[in-house]
Amino acid sequence: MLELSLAFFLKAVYFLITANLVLKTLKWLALYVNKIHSVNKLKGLPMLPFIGNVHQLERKYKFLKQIKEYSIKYKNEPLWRIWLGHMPNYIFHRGDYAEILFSSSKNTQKSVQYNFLHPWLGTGLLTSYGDKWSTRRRLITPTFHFEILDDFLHVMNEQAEILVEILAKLVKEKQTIDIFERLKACALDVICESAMGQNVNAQHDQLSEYVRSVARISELVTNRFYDPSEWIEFIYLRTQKGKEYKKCLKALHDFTKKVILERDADLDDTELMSKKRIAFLDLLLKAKREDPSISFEDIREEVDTFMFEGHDTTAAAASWACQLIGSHPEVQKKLHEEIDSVLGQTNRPLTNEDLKELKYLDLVIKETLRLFPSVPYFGRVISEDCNIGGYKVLKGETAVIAAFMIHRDEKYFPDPEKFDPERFLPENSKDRHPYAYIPFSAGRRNCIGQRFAQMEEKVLLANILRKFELKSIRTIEELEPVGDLILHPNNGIPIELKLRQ
Ligand code: HEM
Repeated sequence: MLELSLAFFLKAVYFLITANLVLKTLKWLALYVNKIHSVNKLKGLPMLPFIGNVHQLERKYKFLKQIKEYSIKYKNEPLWRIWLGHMPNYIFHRGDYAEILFSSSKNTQKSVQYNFLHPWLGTGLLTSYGDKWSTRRRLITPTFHFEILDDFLHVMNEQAEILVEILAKLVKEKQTIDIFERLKACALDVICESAMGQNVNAQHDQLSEYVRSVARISELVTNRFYDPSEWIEFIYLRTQKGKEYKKCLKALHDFTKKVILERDADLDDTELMSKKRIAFLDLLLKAKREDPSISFEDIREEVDTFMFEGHDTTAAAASWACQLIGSHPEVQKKLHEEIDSVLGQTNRPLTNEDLKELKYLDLVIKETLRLFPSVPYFGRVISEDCNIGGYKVLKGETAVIAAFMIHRDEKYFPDPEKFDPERFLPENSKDRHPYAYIPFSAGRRNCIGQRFAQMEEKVLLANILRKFELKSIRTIEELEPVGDLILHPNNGIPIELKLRQ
């Protein structure tokens, strides 16, 4: 009798669990079918259930070309869509419609793709959201104050001087110069010194473990974006690449943690500190003294975030500028004239006043970031259902803001592929839609390092241009721009440099 009732009980439990699972699956399927019905009202590639468009998406530079091709095809649509497996991604390719996302105080959560950055950056300013993000943003904003940025001008000038020396040596030895490689190393030195007060000497020593790990981890994270076989952390970490990834992570975290602890100890030694240049890290450590709820791990996340966001972005922007300047002699002539008139025939470091005077260079930098925004697309989770140009956009799904395409809207930038710095003269840009040009994103989650980046780009480019004449060797098409974490050339940017007389 007892046996019979136990068997009955087990059967009942089994039945209930199965029924629950079946119900949940049916509910999920019903929601999925509804989602397909709603999302597929938008234009996009034909999709397969559960696979979406993954099988049709190109890789690397061909992916960017594909996005461009479809954005042009659907240029009259307010947005279009791609399915990544069962997840729809709404592609915002027009500034006037992206405004609806940016102007809301919500929509500040980053999309799932940013989760790949969590092991490295934790949930620092770039990747966090909600209360954590707003507290951090409030804490860090004062560190980018004008007066503090002035301190970093010295670092930028010093590193630019080293860069120019290295370039001059390479010119003398008649070596081909990959300007992207050189600028990446230089920007890494600038940000290491500014963020951590450390000189990693990347310009001279590209083989150091820290320098190699920064470069390699960016590549590994990017590969994971594209390859679904690398998406499951548990499996990935057991592969060869996963092990390499773990090794890089350890090298990076060990380095940052060591610097933080050393710097914190020095903070008590007023004499030692007064000899050191202030770094972003010191400001965070000081904030920690006032608010002990800030942990060393919190600070580590922010320092690593600066390291990540603060060097490849600027290096890519300055490199594309060199490519465009080197293929537009009329622009280069104007730049040389401006730089000669502001700086004369000197090698002196640039001052803030000089930077203000370099107005044409400013236009060139802006126009370069229009054509080659360092962050070509960024993702958000949609926080509530909304209506975009007559289409319902669903809460919880991903919005991809394609700055690369927004910047090519003919309505605001006629003949969009033409490199024309004068588009940014005040008289030519005064009536432009505020969201037609968003290289530093917009709204509450815009780039906190914007002024730092603009200053750095100007210092680096002005120093290169006062010494050299640039000639591009390849066309943009041949450079095969790749839209990964940042917009970079597939295989560097070879440039011919000639010492100016
Ligand atoms: C030309 C150079 C740069 C460009 C084009 C650029 C662009 C951007 C963009 C588009 C975003 C938004 C990204 C997103 O929503 O996913 C962003 C965020 C951010 N950037 Fe930059 N950036 C540059 C340089 C820098 C530098 C030099 C730093 C630091 C010194 C920096 C620090 C940050 C941080 C911390 C965020 C996250 C801000 C937040 O979410 O509150 N960036 N940047």
